[in-house]
Amino acid sequence: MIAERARQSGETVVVRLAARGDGVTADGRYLPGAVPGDRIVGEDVMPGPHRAAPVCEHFGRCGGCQLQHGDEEVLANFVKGRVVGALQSAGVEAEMVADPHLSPPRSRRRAAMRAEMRDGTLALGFNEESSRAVVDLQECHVLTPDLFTLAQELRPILSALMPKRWICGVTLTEATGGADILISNLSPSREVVHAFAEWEPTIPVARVSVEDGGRTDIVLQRGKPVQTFGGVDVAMPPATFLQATADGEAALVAAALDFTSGAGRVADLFCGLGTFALPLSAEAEVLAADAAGPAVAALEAAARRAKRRVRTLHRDLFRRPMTAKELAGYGAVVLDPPRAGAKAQVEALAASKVPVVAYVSCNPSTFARDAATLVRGGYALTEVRPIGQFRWSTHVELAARFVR
Ligand SMILES: C[S@@+](CC[C@H](N)C(=O)[O-])C[C@H]1O[C@@H](n2cnc3c(N)ncnc32)[C@H](O)[C@@H]1O
Repeated sequence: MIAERARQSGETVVVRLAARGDGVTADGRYLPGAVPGDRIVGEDVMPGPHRAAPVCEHFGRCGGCQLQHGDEEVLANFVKGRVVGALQSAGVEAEMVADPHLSPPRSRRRAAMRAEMRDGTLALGFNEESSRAVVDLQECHVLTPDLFTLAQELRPILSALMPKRWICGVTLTEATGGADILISNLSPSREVVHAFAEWEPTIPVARVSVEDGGRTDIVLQRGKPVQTFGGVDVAMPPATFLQATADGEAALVAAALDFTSGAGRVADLFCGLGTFALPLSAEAEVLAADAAGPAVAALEAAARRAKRRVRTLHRDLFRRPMTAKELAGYGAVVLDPPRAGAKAQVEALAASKVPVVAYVSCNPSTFARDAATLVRGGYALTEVRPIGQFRWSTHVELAARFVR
């Protein structure tokens, strides 16, 4: 619409956002900070009707959000446009691309932050947009209020425990039974154990672990962090993956269930804790595979306890993808790989006879590459649902259905 109006009026306007969030004009100029609808007059960018006032004082510096200066239409078009653009670049046509699902503000229930001590002063937050320096967050509009409060309440303890010049990773995850906290680059010294034993945060904390040199130790356990998938409780091992927002997870699970409905036997590849495997197992017999041993073990125990038909497989699917022969007899495959995509696994799928593939992706570019492989193997891309779990960021996710 914006591009068409601009063409008719002969004006230079910003018509879309590039993958990294820069405004792009119809004649291909990249303008940081501009949004679709802005007009270009000489060297100046004149704000247009799709501008929004950024809600956070850290916007522009904090790498957590790149798009607070655009309205809801800009955000939705960006999420959909990223998916459509990546598919076009890979030469793949989708029969249907749905309107995107966007997670609301203050809904992120899992966050990987960084804590940096600079000459005895702590900064806790996300990396700066343009450097690895940490922005010291005084407010945040993406984290749930509880998670933000918890981060603030960690400050005194981190300031006391971290050396004067030091960096730690701080991963916070909400869970039933209390939050799960993982601090990396901190050793499990007596001082650390004592400090957390005396810590009285206002938000319930189930567990604190520290990771140092590849080894993870629990330094505080007050409860069991549990996630529930498809009505089944799963005990979370430290540092396991969880979809960033509850509503984003619900949208992805709904897509996986719709796309594989009636499949009978389903393979859930890159299954994690069973986000898809457990809801799917209410109707189907599920094989769930992942390279993360503790996650696979937690899923297996939970499925056995709940008497769900889930068989687990601990396997590196990059090095040893499930072969076409192993996948014979499955009515559908759900796959949800990391950002690198699933090149080898998708090549095996392209050579298989599996009737339906439900592909959940956190990277439209590697998804589009893998989609081209599936299409070359005889699949049609019948539906794509873009999902913006990371509101105001350039990070885009999706669920897609391929049918043979
Ligand atoms: C995006 S997460 C998805 C997890 C799960 N489907 C969910 O929604 O919670 C990607 C998963 O891929 C797994 N993974 C990463 N590399 C892998 C590999 N080479 N082989 C198998 N699984 C791998 C991770 O352990 C992680 O559970």
